[in-house]
Amino acid sequence: MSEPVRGDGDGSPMLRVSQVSKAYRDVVALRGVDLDVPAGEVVALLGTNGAGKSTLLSIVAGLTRPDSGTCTAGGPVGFAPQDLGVYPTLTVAENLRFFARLAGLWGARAKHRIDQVAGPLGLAPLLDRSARALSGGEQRRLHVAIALVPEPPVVLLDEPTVGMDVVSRIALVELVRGLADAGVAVCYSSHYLAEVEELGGPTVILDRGRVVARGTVRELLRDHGESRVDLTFTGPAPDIALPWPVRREERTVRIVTDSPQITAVRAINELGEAAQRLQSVEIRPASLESVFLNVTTPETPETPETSETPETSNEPDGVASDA
Ligand SMILES: Nc1ncnc2c1ncn2[C@@H]1O[C@H](COP(=O)(O)OP(=O)(O)OP(=O)(O)O)[C@@H](O)[C@H]1O
Repeated sequence: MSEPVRGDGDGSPMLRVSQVSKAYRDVVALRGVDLDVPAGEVVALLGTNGAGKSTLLSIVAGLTRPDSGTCTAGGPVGFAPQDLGVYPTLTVAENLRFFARLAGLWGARAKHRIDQVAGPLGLAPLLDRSARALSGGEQRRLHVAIALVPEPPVVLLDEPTVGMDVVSRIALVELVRGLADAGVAVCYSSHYLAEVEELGGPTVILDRGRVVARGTVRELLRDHGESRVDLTFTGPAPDIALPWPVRREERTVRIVTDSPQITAVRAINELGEAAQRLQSVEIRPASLESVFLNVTTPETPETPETSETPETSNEPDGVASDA
């Protein structure tokens, strides 16, 4: 369960996770995870399937008990979990009123707050609709609204945009930015790298229960990103000698380089005869996707990690800087 701390104002983060570990029987979900979320920041949480994101957020929300480690929050925590938890027989408005009452909001105050969260989430036209009649994306929006109704100073959103259309997704990212501008500490897990790039803030990447990289998006791109040039040919990639390390994949020669534009020009000049079969040249700047692929382990279902692997080991976890 999260314990209260003073939060911002005294320099401490609004949410602090220290050395949290958790195993479900023989499956280790988290290994000594540290995470700080200051007031007014959105910390994005990325990770492969099963990396431990939901477990971490559930522990912070007080729904799951860690085996070791602590979570401290500067106030109540609003949590929109992955599994939908709305009351299906109630209308959207009734669901929101119910959760407003739990937070001590009644009458005009509750109505005002419900209008405040329902509007940006596109729920205003759906207030009288039964929750069970909502589409998946609409239910997800209701879920986020429920987490926000009590005006918590710490908000945890676990893959909030799954199933949302583009317009709703853009609106949600805007809303999350607005929360941070208002001083809320937000932790936002997602598989949508474009969203995380757009948020642009501190980002933590989990892999098999461990933090493997953290920093702002810019820092992650600098430290772990990979820019490259892809030369694609009309037939099999030619076995040409180029003065850079290259990877050949079917019809494509990939050159990893810090200066893709210059490399592209030089590579074309080096092609010789093979230039006649050149179909396209693609310059790929460093992206969060390349960072993610560089720091995470590809899924190997045959060799799942179990608690027999040393848990919170003392080895460094490749952390670049504090989020
Ligand atoms: N209740 C549970 N009982 C047993 N194992 C669990 C339970 N919840 C999670 N796990 C396991 O713990 C690990 C972490 O799961 P978790 O749901 O936290 O990952 P995640 O990063 O949120 O994944 P996803 O991106 O797929 O949602 C996984 O190996 C998962 O199978």
